[in-house]
Amino acid sequence: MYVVTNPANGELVEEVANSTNEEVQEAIGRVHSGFPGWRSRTVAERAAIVARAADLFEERVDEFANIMTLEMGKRINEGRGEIGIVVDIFRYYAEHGPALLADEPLDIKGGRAVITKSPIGALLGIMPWNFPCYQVARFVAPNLVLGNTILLKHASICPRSARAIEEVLRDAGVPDDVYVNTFASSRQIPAILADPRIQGVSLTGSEQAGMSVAAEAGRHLKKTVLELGGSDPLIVLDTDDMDETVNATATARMRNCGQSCNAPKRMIVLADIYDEYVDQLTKRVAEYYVPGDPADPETKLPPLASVAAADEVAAQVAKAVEQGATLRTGGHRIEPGAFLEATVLTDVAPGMDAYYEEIFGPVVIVFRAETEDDAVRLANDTPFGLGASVWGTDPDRLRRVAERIDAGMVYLNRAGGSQADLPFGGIKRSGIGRELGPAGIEEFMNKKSIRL
Ligand SMILES: O=CCCCC(=O)O
Repeated sequence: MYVVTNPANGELVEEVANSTNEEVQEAIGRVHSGFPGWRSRTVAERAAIVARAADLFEERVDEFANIMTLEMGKRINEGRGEIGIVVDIFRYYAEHGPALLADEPLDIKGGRAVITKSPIGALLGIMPWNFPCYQVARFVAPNLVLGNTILLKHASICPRSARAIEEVLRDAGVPDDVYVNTFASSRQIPAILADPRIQGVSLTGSEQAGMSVAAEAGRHLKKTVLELGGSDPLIVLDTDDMDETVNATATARMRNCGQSCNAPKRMIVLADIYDEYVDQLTKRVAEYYVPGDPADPETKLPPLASVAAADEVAAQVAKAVEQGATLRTGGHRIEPGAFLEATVLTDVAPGMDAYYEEIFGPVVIVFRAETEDDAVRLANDTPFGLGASVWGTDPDRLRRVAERIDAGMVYLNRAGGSQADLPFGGIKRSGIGRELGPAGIEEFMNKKSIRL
């Protein structure tokens, strides 16, 4: 069942039945049979349709923002911001797709060759609830321009986003056998991956979901892109404006109610400014992040996406405290709805669960580092490797530290924030492959060598 429950008040809004096995088979058949026609269109034709989709997302920004607020509690202004990046992504691939797909001549020993860039066929996308439109956009826009067709399974709490996205694509001119939404259940995924008509899968989601999809895809030798969890470090080396550093780093953590894979989840602060940072951060988090209705543009702290998500994060905080962490502020569930107080934890140490796991909610953990080397050691002491950021006043020092961090993305004096033209992805348990930028169109591409 796909179910919309308003996380701000617990009200059941809509239930949508899962697709039957026959409906799933029919959907696979459609994206398979749509491939030859779609790939045979010119890149310019496909790019023009993708550009129209960008315009339609832009026109329907309020509709999408309202849907996301209702389905997963996103603050209304953050929903509008999310559609802004969706528009950028569709425009980026519409504009740059033709150049990114141009043949690449190659001088080789004894002659010449050319690398051509073709699509590989029908793909499955499995997308999460935290950014219901952006996550779909970064998979769909490049692959439509490339010429692949798409079967999309969205999160079970986002059926309205799923339908609205399909409608925009249809209205933009994407044929109805080129992009198909399915309300498949997780139990139906193995059969989809086993189907020879499906050539690859892109999943954004939990480590657990990534492992099962990768195992299943591997069994059938299907190409996989995985964007999984993260526990991004944010290192503060020094600052000439503590107020600004505290506000900017807290904002980065609290964005989307802390439910971003690439949010800075571990603040690592050098010893000489640690106490001041923790005091000011605790004050900021306690005073500024007041819970409220996500539909109200003035609200600072919305609910989490579901009661289950809020209970899980509250339990992680409680466990951390039980294992010896210090709770500086927050930590309590607020009902009705899926609210959790904005929380600051310190004194989290190796051996505690909170030291290793991802906390997907409004919880900041602050670590004290004795030296720059110690900060890098702490930053890298994680099973994840998605993003990271380094903050300070000396550009050479920032760059030097950035080079030593094991992550797919490092930002200097800013944290996270996807942009259409910058590749996004992680290493270690954060995933496999890249999305966005030039790299994002290459994952499901046949780079064919033609020896001339
Ligand atoms: O959960 C990961 C999505 C990242 C969104 C962003 O960087 O804007």
